[in-house]
Amino acid sequence: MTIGIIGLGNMGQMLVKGLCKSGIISPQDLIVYNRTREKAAPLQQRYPFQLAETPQIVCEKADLLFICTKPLDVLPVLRELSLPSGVHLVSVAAGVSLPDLESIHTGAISKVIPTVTSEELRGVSLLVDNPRVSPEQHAALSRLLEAIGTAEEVSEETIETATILTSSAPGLIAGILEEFAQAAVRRSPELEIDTARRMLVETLAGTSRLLENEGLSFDQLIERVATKGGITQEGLTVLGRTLPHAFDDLFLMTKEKHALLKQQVLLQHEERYGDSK
Ligand SMILES: NC(=O)C1=CN([C@@H]2O[C@H](COP(=O)(O)OP(=O)(O)OC[C@H]3O[C@@H](n4cnc5c(N)ncnc54)[C@H](OP(=O)(O)O)[C@@H]3O)[C@@H](O)[C@H]2O)C=CC1
Ligand SMILES: O=C(O)[C@@H]1CCC=N1
Repeated sequence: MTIGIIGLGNMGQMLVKGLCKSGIISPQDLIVYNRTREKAAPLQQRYPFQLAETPQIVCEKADLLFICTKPLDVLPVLRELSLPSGVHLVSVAAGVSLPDLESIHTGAISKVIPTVTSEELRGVSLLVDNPRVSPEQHAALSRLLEAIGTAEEVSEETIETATILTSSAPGLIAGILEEFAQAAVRRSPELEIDTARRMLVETLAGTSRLLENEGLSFDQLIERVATKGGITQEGLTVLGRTLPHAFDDLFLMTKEKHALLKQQVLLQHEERYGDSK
């Protein structure tokens, strides 16, 4: 099977690295196009994939085609192409829906929301298919996603909330850890910020191993750490007071951003067809 990738940014690169590292494909199975061709060179040296001159060549050679541009570039880029009806189109763009893509491709389409952590072969890819995806195409795509982590099938209604938990989360967790480290240094200025960051990274790795290897729930882990009448409980009380508002706000704002993106994509349809789709 030949896998095409258009757009070698964060997600395109993650797919190249993850899929090749996992051994599920060899680099020669990949055909890639990037608008700025020279950006592909370092990655191509490490993983000798085919580098196409044009995106049209990619979609003609690929059985499975990942479009990995930013959301508002997806439809304009695809519209310039003549997509073979047999190609299985996979969009990774947040805010671009299956009906948006169906206005361009009459064949099989999946929406996948991958995650940057799949470069390390861990993390969750979210997956939703349109009705034209055959069982074989679904199985082939699922196999690839399972090679770079786990794949969760979700509805288009759920995908936006789930995106925050799986795909935005690595960045959000990094943001939380940075605030955690900065607060520690504000409290104890003799502590080097890099030392605080290193402590947190190692603690995060240990925490995830403990949760996973011992099958602990979050509550069970809390019980192991927070000695009755001890120090951690004070911290948990602060989190219980402040975090529900922060996370409600986070989901509200990210939902609004999803809605804005969808509206902008809809406008792209209107500008082209002069109607609502
Ligand atoms: N980053 C993440 O963790 C995740 C991102 N996504 C989705 O993945 C998509 C890509 O995100 P990300 O990889 O971070 O973005 P990047 O900005 O890193 O990459 C975008 C890529 O699209 C290419 N591109 C832009 N415009 C065009 C065009 N007109 N024609 C051809 N190629 C073009 C760019 O090429 P050039 O090198 O020339 O600029 C670049 O390779 C987005 O839709 C996002 O919603 C989904 C889940 C997670
Ligand atoms: O932030 C973004 O828009 C993309 C989609 C999910 C993760 N990164």
